[in-house]
Amino acid sequence: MQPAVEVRDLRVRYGAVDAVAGLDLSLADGETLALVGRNGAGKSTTLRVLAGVAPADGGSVHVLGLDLRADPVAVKRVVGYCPDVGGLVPRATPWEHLQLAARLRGLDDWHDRATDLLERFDLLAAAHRVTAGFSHGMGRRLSVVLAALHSPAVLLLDEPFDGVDPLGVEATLTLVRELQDAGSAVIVSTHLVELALQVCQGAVVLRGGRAVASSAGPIGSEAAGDVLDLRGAEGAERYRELLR
Ligand SMILES: Nc1ncnc2c1ncn2[C@@H]1O[C@H](COP(=O)(O)OP(=O)(O)OP(=O)(O)O)[C@@H](O)[C@H]1O
Repeated sequence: MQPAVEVRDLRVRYGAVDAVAGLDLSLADGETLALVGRNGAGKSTTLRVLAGVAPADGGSVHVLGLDLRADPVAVKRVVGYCPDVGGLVPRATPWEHLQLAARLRGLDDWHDRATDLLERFDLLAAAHRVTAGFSHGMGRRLSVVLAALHSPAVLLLDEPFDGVDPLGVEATLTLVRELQDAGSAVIVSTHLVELALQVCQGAVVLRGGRAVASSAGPIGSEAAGDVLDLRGAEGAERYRELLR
């Protein structure tokens, strides 16, 4: 069976910096992978390329068998992407963001889904308030809602837990589990390894744009580096060692 996401020898360079330096990843339908690593390790760059919003300098990305380079629009249609920063229009309300997202994706029956997501992410009362006045956590929660509106086959979440309260974190974890059960592949970039491993079957540790290790688990272990158990207190210590 073809993987939902297949990344081979991905390379992205910014001037003298190798942001991504030969990364391999593979996820099947229904699998969730955590991308972890220090600041500047290449997590966001990898997700930006997979979402089709930043170009790669080398390697290949296939999403549901679609070649990102050959057919970026088709790939964007099947992907839901929550960027690490930005993406929200300050003068637009959540409902207007959802309207736009639905129109861009040609969704007809989206009102019930949008209302349900806003409710679950505690944004219903703010549905018609401009996002300029939103707290950081509210903005993060809305970005997750927007990424998930069309129940994408591939969901990419960049730092979805950053500054989000425990109820928002739980809503995100529940959403990821639901999409997994429905067969979506999910990649979560985060610094919160322990949290991510609650929903992820695997984790890949990036450093200098390369995979230096992956967690023991059904996925991720084809990436380069040692295979380690990153769970629990001992796992956390192993992870800290990798970052030093
Ligand atoms: N637009 C850009 N222009 C120049 N350099 C960039 C750009 N985007 C990323 N980089 C560089 O690429 C490297 C990887 O950055 P990236 O944002 O992917 O890391 P990250 O793992 O997501 O970090 P963080 O945990 O801080 O979000 C860093 O050295 C960063 O400075």
